[in-house]
Amino acid sequence: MATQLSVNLNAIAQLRNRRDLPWPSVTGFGRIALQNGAHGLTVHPRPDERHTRFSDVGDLRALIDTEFPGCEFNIEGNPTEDFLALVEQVRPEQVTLVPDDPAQATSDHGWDFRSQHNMLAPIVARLQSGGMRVSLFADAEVDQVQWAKDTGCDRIELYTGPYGGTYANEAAMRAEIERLGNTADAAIALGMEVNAGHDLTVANLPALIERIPTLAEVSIGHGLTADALEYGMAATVSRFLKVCGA
Ligand SMILES: CC(=O)[C@@H](O)[C@H](O)COP(=O)(O)O
Ligand SMILES: NCC(=O)COP(=O)(O)O
Repeated sequence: MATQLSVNLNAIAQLRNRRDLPWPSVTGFGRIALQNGAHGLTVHPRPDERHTRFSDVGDLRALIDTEFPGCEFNIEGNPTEDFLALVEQVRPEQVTLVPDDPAQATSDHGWDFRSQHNMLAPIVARLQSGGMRVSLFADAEVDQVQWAKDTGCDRIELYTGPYGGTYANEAAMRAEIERLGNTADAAIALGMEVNAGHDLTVANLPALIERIPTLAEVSIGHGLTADALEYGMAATVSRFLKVCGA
């Protein structure tokens, strides 16, 4: 089965926010992505609304519900009460919980499951009782996987930022792929599914999928948006889908 592609629209929103104008349209680019075969859309509405705004979240839910039933909405964020209230109102198909501090420039680490699994478990159960699949952002650390399982989550999302940063160093890339692959193997052996995301590109994705053929979903924004500036969103989504085996 092909790895599903969820297009992250944060970068489109960040470009839009440069001016008090409605273009580039977040829903417009989301529509192009879904029209061209993306399985879903991802956003990470951060507390400062630096890119995706809370209003975008409702607009994208309406887009999927009215024009693309069967496609999925994935909302990422730190499980503050405000975030949990937002996702319980919008009911995305998947919620990806990340341990981001509001001041972080971007997501740059996964959960410390060893020390946080007891805190996360009731939040996971609360979201699952609302019909949402729960994925937890995870570093490529095999010894954390059992603790991740103990949260009751459906999936982990492998943080692939360190892998994305090895684009100029073949040996480092191979080492990161093995770390990611070993972590994925451990998660799958415990009955969890595995997503991946952060700094993935059409260049580095093939080797990752070759090592983790059962990768359920990749969520990609920065690198995909960079390509879309050069090739257009429709052609770019098609290029990524081909790499995903669609
Ligand atoms: C969780 C993750 O790695 C990304 O999905 C995240 O959305 C990146 O956030 P920014 O787009 O704010 O860098
Ligand atoms: N979860 C990763 C994501 O949604 C997009 O990350 P990036 O491709 O913008 O680095």
